[in-house]
Amino acid sequence: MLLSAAQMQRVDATAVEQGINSFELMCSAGQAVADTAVELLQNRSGTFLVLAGPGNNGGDGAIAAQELAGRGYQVVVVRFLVEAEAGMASGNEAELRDADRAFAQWRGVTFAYTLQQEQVDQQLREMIDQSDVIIDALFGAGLKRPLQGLVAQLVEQVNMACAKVLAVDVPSGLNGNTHGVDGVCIKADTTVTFFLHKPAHFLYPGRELCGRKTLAQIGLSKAQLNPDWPLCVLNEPDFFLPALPVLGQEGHKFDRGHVLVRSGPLQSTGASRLSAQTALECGAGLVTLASSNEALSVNAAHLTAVMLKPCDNISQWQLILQDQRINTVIVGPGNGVDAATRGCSLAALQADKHCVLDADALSCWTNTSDREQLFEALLAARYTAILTPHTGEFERLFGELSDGNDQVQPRSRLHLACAAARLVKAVVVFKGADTVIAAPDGRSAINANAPPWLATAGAGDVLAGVIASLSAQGMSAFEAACAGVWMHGQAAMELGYPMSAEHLATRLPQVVHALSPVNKKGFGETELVKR
Ligand SMILES: NC(=O)C1=CN([C@@H]2O[C@H](COP(=O)(O)OP(=O)(O)OC[C@H]3O[C@@H](n4cnc5c(N)ncnc54)[C@H](OP(=O)(O)O)[C@@H]3O)[C@@H](O)[C@H]2O)[C@@H](O)CC1
Ligand SMILES: Nc1ncnc2c1ncn2[C@@H]1O[C@H](COP(=O)(O)OP(=O)(O)O)[C@@H](O)[C@H]1O
Ligand SMILES: [K+]
Repeated sequence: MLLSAAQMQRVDATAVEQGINSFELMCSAGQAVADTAVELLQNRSGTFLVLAGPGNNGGDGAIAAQELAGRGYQVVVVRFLVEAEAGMASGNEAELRDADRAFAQWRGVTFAYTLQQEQVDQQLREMIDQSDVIIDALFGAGLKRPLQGLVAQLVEQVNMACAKVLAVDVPSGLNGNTHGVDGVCIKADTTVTFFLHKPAHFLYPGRELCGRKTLAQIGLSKAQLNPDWPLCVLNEPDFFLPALPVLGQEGHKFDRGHVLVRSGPLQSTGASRLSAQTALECGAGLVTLASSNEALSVNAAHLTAVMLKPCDNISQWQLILQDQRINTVIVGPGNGVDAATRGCSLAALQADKHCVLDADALSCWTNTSDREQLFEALLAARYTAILTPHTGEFERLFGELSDGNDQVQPRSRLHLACAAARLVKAVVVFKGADTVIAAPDGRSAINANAPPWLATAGAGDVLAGVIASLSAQGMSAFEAACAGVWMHGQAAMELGYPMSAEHLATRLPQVVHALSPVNKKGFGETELVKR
């Protein structure tokens, strides 16, 4: 599960209400930071520079400093305070804030700066240049506004330094609620975070700014989670494995679904064939490609197990949809941005089938009244449809979207996908390097296994095929989408760079094979019990 920065602060507060000592949490966090910092030195000697901000993120840094000094390392600490607080780090320990308490325990020298100071001075520059590992404990979950003045300059200096950079919780500048960076941000080699990862660690630009990610347990548990929070997960097999198709010993091909794919016209048939072929190879019992008569022979020349049906107009499409055995439909790949694609999309949604709308079936709703027609059909559909837009398609379809949460601005791909899914009551697969899958009930998943070479012509058509295949075989829309997106990324990883969509389509069955529980069941073996 992933938590926003605000949720994480709520977890912290709940833990305290339940009697957990917040300073002990900070001590555990600081120790985890120290452990990771030592790993970054890779058994060499060296100097650590701790840049500590005014809040608890800085407190984690102070604990880490003490821990590292206790292990014999050379540590330099620089603390940045808001002017009014400067010099507060003394007094009765019991009355001090956790961060001040952490500093009260730090036995080394602290160089103090106020955040109001205009510029990075020579002393600070030299400390940065002379350190081997810089611990960025400036801002974590409490970052509220863009970095400015001294800290903004400081971040730029750190990013240019030769030292390895370890970010505490999040790289300073990355906002754990909006998941974005407004201005500058630390670029870390490693980020150590606590209890659970945050969406900002896996969405761009955070995924890159975090570097390697490590997770430390500091004494928090699921007891501190609010069960009403909508589930947001990192998309991994553990999440969707239990929902993968199961085959009965006496199963019929129709038990594994029949996928109908709408072909494009004569000059653009390849995309829909990629979808159809993938759907079949990923386990659907049958796949039919509905093709115009004009394109029939081209399609026939390329297909063997995929069946073909002539379809020249909307009434023929509706007739095909009447076949009760067809349970899943793909509209869009190579279909054309036109009224026919609009009509076929609406007919599919109205036909009580599982629907995957991709590509042109997302781009063809050019004016507001068209879009309203689509949204109405999605809301009225018997089964939750799956929409698979990339950024351009998403913007065309949901351009003026508001998620009603003006507190979180600007909104990330995660917020947008969730808002879109809620709006049209469909599963939205918002494709990109950090694909987000969102369900209308508020659940969401962020995918992080896709390599950049997956961005190749036709990869989206293959994705529509695998998702439709899993959907046809009985997986729910959200789980089919999550599994399909992960398998798609995994197949691309296994193939390596370079790769074409055709390769991807032929590799996907191996990924399905490796994950599927059916291959571990031992069908066909006869168990002989000898007495
Ligand atoms: N959650 C947990 O379970 C645990 C959390 N732990 C740790 O606590 C961290 C969260 O601590 P936190 O809440 O004190 O916030 P933090 O990030 O230190 O910043 C707050 C300070 O920054 C200031 N400030 C903000 N933006 C600014 C800007 N742009 N420019 C300048 N100033 C800015 C802000 O000032 P203000 O805006 O309020 O005036 C305030 O003074 C979390 O990331 C983790 O490391 C662990 O100890 C263990 C358990
Ligand atoms: N930088 C990237 N890293 C990983 N995956 C990417 C990246 N860019 C795009 N993708 C993935 O590549 C696929 C491209 O699909 P799409 O945009 O529909 O292309 P096409 O229309 O050519 O099939 C999507 O699954 C998307 O998530
Ligand atoms: K930080």
